[in-house]
Amino acid sequence: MASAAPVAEPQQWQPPAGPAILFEDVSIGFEGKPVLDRISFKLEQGDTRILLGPAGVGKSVLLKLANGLLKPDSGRITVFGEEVSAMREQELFRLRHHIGMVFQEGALFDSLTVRDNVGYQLMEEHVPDEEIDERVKEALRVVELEHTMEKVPSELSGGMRRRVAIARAVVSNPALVLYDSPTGGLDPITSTTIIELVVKQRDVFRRSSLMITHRLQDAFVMAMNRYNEKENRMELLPEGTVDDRTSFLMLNEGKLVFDGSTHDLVHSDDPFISRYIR
Ligand SMILES: Nc1ncnc2c1ncn2[C@@H]1O[C@H](COP(=O)(O)OP(=O)(O)OP(=O)(O)O)[C@@H](O)[C@H]1O
Repeated sequence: MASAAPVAEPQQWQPPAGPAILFEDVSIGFEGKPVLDRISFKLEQGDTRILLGPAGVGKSVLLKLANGLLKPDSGRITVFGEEVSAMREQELFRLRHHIGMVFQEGALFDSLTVRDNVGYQLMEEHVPDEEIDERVKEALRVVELEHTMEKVPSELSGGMRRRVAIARAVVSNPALVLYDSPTGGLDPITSTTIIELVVKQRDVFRRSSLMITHRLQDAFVMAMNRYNEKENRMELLPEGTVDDRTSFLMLNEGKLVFDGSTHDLVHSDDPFISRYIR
C-alpha cells in the first residue's frame, strides 16, 4: 500500500490478565432449531482466531454472542473476564468501548459522511467535536483514507467503504476487534488490501481479534504474513514459518470441528476439513 506517516502507538486500555474471549459449553438455537451446540474455545489476548465454516453454520451468531448482541440458551461467555452472557445492556455498553466490530458488508450509514460514520460512537459518548475530529482523522490515517472525511459512502469504492468500516471499528482504540467477513463481496486484490489492514491491527496495535472469513486465501495470507511498520506494508514471513499467534476455529453442523494451529489445519486428515481447505 502507498506509504503514509507512521502512526504512534496509541494508549490502550489494559485488560485484566486472562483470555480476551472464553466460550464454555455455549449453545443457541432459533425457533426450536439448534444452531450452535456446546461450543467451547478461547481467544488469548493478543491472538487472532480465524473462524471458518460453511454458509449458515452460525459464524455470525457466534460473533454476536461474543459482544452480547445475542444471549446463549446455555453456557457461559466471558470477555476480558466479564460474563457477557449475564450482563445487562448498560454494562454491555461499557464493555463494548473495548470491542470494535466490523459488520458484514461494512454496514455504514449511507446518509452520514465518513467523518460521522467513523465518529458515530464518539458522538454517542458526547466526546467534544475537536477531539472527535482528531480521533477520526487518526483512525482514517491508519486505513489511508484521511482525505475522505467529508465524502458519503456512495462516493467511495467497495474496498474504501470496507476500510472506513475498519476505521470505525478501531476509532475507540479497542483491545478486541470482531471482523464479520471483512472481505465479503470484494475482488481478490482489494481483499488483500483489507487483510493487510487486519494484519496491521494485529501486529502494530496488538489487538486481539476474531475474524470470520469465507475466503480461505485471506486466512492463509494472515497466517503467512506480518506487518512491517517501517515500510508500512505487509510482508511474507520467512518460508516455512507462520504467525504463531494466528490460529483457526471451524464450525460444521453446530459443532466446533477444529480448534488449532495453521499447521494442524493444513495437515488435518479429517475428511470434512481436508475437503473444506482444498
Ligand atoms: N436473530 C435470528 N433469528 C432467527 N434465526 C437466526 C437469527 N440469527 C441467525 N439465525 C439463523 O442462524 C443460522 C446461522 O446464521 P449465521 O448468520 O450465523 O450463519 P453464518 O455461518 O454466519 O452464515 P454466512 O456464512 O452465510 O454468513 C441461520 O440459519 C440463520 O437463519
